[in-house]
Amino acid sequence: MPKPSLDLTLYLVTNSELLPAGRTLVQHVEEAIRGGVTIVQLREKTMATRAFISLGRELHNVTQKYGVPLLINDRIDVALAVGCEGVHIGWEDAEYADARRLLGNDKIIGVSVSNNDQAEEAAATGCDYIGVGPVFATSTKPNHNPALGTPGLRNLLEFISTLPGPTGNWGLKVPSVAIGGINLDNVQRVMYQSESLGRKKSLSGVAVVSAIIASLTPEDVCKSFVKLLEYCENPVFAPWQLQIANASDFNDLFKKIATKVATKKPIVHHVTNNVVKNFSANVTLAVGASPIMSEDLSELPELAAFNGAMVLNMGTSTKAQQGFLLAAAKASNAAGNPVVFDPVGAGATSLRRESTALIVGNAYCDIIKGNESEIRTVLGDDVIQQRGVDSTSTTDDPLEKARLVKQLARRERNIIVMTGKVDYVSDGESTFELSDGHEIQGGVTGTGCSLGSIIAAYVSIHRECKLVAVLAAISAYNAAAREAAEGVKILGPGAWMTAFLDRLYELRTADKVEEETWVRKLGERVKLVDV
Ligand SMILES: Cc1ncc(COP(=O)(O)OP(=O)(O)O)c(N)n1
Ligand SMILES: Cc1ncsc1CCOP(=O)(O)O
Repeated sequence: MPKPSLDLTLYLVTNSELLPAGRTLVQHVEEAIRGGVTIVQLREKTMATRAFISLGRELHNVTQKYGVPLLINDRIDVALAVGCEGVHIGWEDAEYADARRLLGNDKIIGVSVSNNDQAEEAAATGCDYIGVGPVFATSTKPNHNPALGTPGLRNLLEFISTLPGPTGNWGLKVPSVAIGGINLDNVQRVMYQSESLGRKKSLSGVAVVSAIIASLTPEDVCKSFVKLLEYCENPVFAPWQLQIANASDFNDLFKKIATKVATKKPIVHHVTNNVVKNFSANVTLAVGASPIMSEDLSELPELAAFNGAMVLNMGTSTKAQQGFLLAAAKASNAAGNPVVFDPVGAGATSLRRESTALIVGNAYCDIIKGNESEIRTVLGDDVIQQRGVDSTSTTDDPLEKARLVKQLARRERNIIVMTGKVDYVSDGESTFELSDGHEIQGGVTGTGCSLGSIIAAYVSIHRECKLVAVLAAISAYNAAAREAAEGVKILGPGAWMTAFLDRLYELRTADKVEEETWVRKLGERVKLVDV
């Protein structure tokens, strides 16, 4: 019999202890398969052998009905008794050679890989696929190996791609699935960020336990996973086009986001600089979100559990705070919450360069927002010597600016916002130019930093397309700035600040606002740049 074909796109690993009350594993797995699961692993760590085999047989009847392979975790004896399609083994289980001898060549054998040493050993076996992780810390597997994070996963995959294995190019070809803490909020970045730059090796899919097993609606959750994974497959058909196609226009979409922020009132945890704390809190409140400032390590997990967003602003941070900034980003990452990183003055001092590298290299920042010098510094341009926090702009060429944001977004697999007279935004595929602010913004401290607050609020409630949320946030911010400046009785920056907050406040009940405020169609105030 030939080996069953292997599709690791959405790999369900079970744990019946996590099932919601009243649900059976077999019913749950069947619904998950209907939602798009492509392979199932029965992983029951505490079940007695007889019950394990009986459950395996029952489950196999279902998986066979849908033509989906069933593997057994750790137990070759159970796999043989069930007669299913294979096993998944780790480094405390049977040796690969024994498993292969007992199961024969027509069964699938997957092996866990958590580090380079295990990768070399797995390569020597020539196993059928590898499960790489944990990507994030997870309570589903107690005492797991250290979480790799997406940069660690990318490095490990790059290393694996160089391993010749039995076929000479085994490492490049072996299908790889990521596991550990993967959910709907982070699945896309796991896929995007794990890919090495020249696409030397990319993941074949993701393996998920709790996000599917603990859900009350496994079919819907799996359908959402499949959709998100499809976006990763085909980045040209980026979600923002889909979003616009489903709304009547930008105007309609942006208004909906502004209203949703005010209804849902997301928490925006600010770790920001002393100069702008008050203004940022007021901006956050004005758009209807809920600001909180905290710089204590012990509060991070509880604040992340609110499922809002984080603004991480390096404006007045000290050497002693470096570790906290990273911990804050990681706490948000672990909870799947968006992080807006503002590397204020990144190119001004060596401390700031160091903090920037630490955060960007060890955590995921969904959005990085900065002026041209800051963005260039994040890109690794060490020729930039910023004077203070101001941008020492090095180009007047709009296309070069657009290229810079696109290049960084591609590298980081995130969204880059470069602020200036004209703002540039890119997700690495599509790049936009927004030129609708007002010059008075440059004369009021905190206006750049608190743009991060509105971006965080919008992205936290519109995670299905962060790019659209960012475009909406900048458009709302600039519209409020422009209209406040053009309003009557504005004498200067002091009165403008008040009028600006009032306009932002009005925007959240969008029907009060004239249609002209918002961008109706692409090209009006939001332009797609061809780079
Ligand atoms: C797809 C996949 N990848 C990795 C693992 C982890 O397996 P292992 O290292 O054997 O740990 P336990 O699952 O036995 O706790 C997996 N199960 N599946
Ligand atoms: C089995 C296993 N191996 C590494 S992490 C993990 C558990 C993943 O579970 P979850 O998807 O709930 O984080």
